[in-house]
Amino acid sequence: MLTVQAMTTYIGHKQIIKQGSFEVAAGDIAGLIGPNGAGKTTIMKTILGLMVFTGQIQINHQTVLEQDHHALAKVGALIEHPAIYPFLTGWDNLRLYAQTAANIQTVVTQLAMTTFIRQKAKDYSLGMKQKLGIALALLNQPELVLLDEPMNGLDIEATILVRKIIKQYARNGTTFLISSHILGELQKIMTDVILVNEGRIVLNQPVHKLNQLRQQRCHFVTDDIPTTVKLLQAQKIPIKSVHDGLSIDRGYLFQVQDLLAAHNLHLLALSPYDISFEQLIVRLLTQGNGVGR
Ligand SMILES: Nc1ncnc2c1ncn2[C@@H]1O[C@H](COP(=O)(O)OP(=O)(O)OP(=O)(O)O)[C@@H](O)[C@H]1O
Repeated sequence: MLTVQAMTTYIGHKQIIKQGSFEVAAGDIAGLIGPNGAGKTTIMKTILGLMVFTGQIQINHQTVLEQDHHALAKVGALIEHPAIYPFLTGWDNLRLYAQTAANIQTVVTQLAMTTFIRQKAKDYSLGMKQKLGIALALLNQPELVLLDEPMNGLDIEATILVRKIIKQYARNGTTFLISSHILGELQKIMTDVILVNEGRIVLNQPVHKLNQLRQQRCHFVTDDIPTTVKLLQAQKIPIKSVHDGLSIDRGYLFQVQDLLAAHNLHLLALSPYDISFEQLIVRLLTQGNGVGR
């Protein structure tokens, strides 16, 4: 649905995004993850045709050009601070962009904004402004929605509601590209991960594939830990001590089992150990290894 090929984005002469390629299929929720300054906002702005770039961006097979934004007709976005007119009410802000009054009513109801939508936006709290920003992004049944830190300023109830709405739109075919620093939050909704670091796309993978990478280690206990440690160290097998036993990379499992048997050592317990999603992301960022889709 969204295809980005060799995107290079410039600010002045500086390359901010470097040859970035990724794709998001229709109805998928892609999490755009990366450290501060990695280039997440710049990627979103480039997709919206707001930056100077080379490469190709296609939305539903239509090409985004700096001078021609036809491809963006069915795209909604919330990037950085929502573009809200403070002296208009929330409703009138929505009315500026809505194709029909019914479309306004839909998002106002979905986002539970009825109680404050007729107030002037200048009197809104941070969370109310954020809700209005999300409402603007979801207005007019968009096919693609870009959300930069959508949960900023939202309380728990609103966060749960927005999460539910995003999933509901995605089930109906809307595609999402969402950045957030709160990995746990993204984990609850995203189907795909796009990892960006120093302006480069490090990884673009479905979450279920990444989860396979998390199952990398084994914990085990033997009837003689000190001898086991000496034996494995002599064989240069990297081991770590973990509470009552040892931990190895799963790739060494059969070798370790054979060694234990050959030296009359017995396994008392063996269990796979998944690193956390957060640990995996940090590892991928520090290794910097590109893993394609
Ligand atoms: N107007 C600008 N002039 C020069 N450099 C800029 C400008 N805007 C952004 N940059 C640089 O572009 C890089 C990417 O910034 P961007 O805002 O896209 O990162 P980000 O991943 O969204 O960061 P954060 O998580 O902190 O919001 C940063 O190194 C930043 O310094």
